[in-house]
Amino acid sequence: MELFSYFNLQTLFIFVFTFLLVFHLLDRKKRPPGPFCLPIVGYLPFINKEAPYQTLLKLKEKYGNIFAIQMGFVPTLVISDPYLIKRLFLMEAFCGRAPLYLTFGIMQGYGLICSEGQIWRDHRKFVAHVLRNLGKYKTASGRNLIEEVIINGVDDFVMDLRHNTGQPVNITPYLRHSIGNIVNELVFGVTYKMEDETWVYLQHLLDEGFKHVAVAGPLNFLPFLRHLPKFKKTMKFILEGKQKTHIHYEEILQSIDSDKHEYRNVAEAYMIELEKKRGNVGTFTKQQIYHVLADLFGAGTDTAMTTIKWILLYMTKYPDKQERIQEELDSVVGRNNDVQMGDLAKLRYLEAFTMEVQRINNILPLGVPHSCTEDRIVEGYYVKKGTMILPFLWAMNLDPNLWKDPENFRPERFLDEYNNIIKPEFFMPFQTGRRVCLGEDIGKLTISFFVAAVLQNFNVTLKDDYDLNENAEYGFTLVPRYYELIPTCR
Ligand code: HEM
Repeated sequence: MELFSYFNLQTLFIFVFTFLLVFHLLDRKKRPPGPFCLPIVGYLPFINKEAPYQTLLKLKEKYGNIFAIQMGFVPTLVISDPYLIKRLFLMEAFCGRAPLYLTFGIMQGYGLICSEGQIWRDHRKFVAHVLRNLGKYKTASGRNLIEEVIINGVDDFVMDLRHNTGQPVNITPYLRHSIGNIVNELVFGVTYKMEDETWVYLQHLLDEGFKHVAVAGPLNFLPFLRHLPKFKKTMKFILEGKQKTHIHYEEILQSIDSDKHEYRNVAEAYMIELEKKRGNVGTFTKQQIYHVLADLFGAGTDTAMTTIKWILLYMTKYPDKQERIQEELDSVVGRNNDVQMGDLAKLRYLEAFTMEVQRINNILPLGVPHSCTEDRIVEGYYVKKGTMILPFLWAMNLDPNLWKDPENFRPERFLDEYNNIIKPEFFMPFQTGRRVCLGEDIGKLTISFFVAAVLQNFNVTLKDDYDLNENAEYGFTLVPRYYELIPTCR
C-alpha cells in the first residue's frame, strides 16, 4: 500500500513537473528578469525581514531597474527607474492597489489607501476637495484653518519639550500626541487629552497596527497563514481594532449636526454630504466613510511623526547644519516671533535639510505598492493583471546615476547657486501620479512648522550615540531606533 502511494506520488510529481515545463516552454511572453523563486513561498524566505530593502537592493544590482520576484502568491515587479514610475503611475491601469491580504482581505477594498475603481475615484475627489476648502478657510487669527490646527499642535509639543529642558527625553509619545491631535482635529474635529483612555487605545492600535501590516509581512502574501495560531492573534488584534474604531467613529459622526452648511473637518463634510444625498448614498456608505477616516488618521500621523523623528536625529548628528538652520530662522522669523506660513518658503536650508533626510532615509523604502489592473507590456516585458508594482524609492534615492555622492548627507544638493530650492523630478517621497499622497501639503507644513519651532527654541543633542549605518526599525514605515533627545533652551 505504501509502495503504491509512493508510486502514485512520484507519477503525480513527474506529471506536474512535465506540465509546468511544457507550459513554460510554450509561453513565449517575455518575462522581466529576476531570481529563482520557490513554489508557493516564492522569494519570501530569502528576504531580510529586518531590512527587506537591502535584499531588493542587491537584486537590483544584479537584475537592473526592472525585475520580477514572486512574493508568496503575489507576482511582483520591482521598479527602480523613477521616470518609468512617473509614466506608469499616470495610467489608470497601474493605479490599482497591491493584491495584499491587508488590502482586500482585511480592508476589503474600502477606504482611500486600499480602494480602487469607482469607490476610490469618488472618495479621493471628495476628500481632496474637502482638504482644499479647509486650507482656504480663514480663522479669527487670520491663519487658515489647517495652519492654525498645526500651530496648536506645535505649541503643545514645544511646551512638552520645555518641561523636559536639559534632560533626555523620548519624544515619540509627545510627537504622536501632538501630530495625532492635528489629524484628529482636521479629520474628526476632536482633540484628545494625553491621558484620555480612548486616545491611548487609538494610539496603541496605530503603533501596533503599522507593525503588523508591514509590506513584507508574510500574511499579506500567504493569506492561508492566518489560520496558524501566531497569525490568528495578529488577525484578531487587527479585526477587533477595526471594529472598535468604527464604533467610536460612529459616535463621532452621530454627534455632528448635519444641518450645518459649512464644515470644519472631514467627518462634518461627510455628514453634510450624506444629508444632501438623502438616502441615495452610492459609494458613500458608512463602512466606506469609517475606512476613509481611519486611513486619513493612519496615513497622516505615522508618516509625519516618523519624518520629524528622523530630521531631529540628523540635526543632532550635524550640529553645524543645525546652527545654519537656526541662523536662517533668526534672520527670517526672529527669535521671538511665531513662524508664519509666509516664512516657510524663505527657510530654504530647512527645506533642503528636510528633503535630504527624506532622500537618504526614506520612511517608505519600498514605497506604497500599486498593482496592475490589466495585462500589460512594460518596457517590452509582459506584466500580468494583479502584479504588484513596487516603486523602489530606496534604490532611486541612492542611485549614483541620479545623484552625485548619494551616500553622503548633503542638503546643499537641493539648493542652486542662488540658494533656490531644486526639486529633481526623480525625487518622489510622496510618490507621483494619480494616487500621489493626498496629504502631501499637510505633511510638508506639519514637518516644517514642527522642526522650525523646535530649532527656534532649542538646541538639540542626543543622550547616547546613534549609529546611522545600523539598520533602523522596519514596519510599514522605516522608524529610527529608540533614542533620547536633549533639548536645551537657546
Ligand atoms: C511626511 C509625510 C507623508 C509622506 C512621506 C507620505 C507618503 C505617501 C505615499 C508615498 C503615498 C502613496 C502614494 C501612491 O500610492 O502612489 C501616500 C498616500 C496617501 N497619503 Fe500620504 N504621506 C505623508 C503624509 C500624509 C498626510 C499628512 C496625510 C493625510 C492627512 C496623508 C494621506 C494619504 C492618503 C489618504 C494616501 C492614499 C492616497 C490614494 O491611495 O489615493 N499622507 N502618502
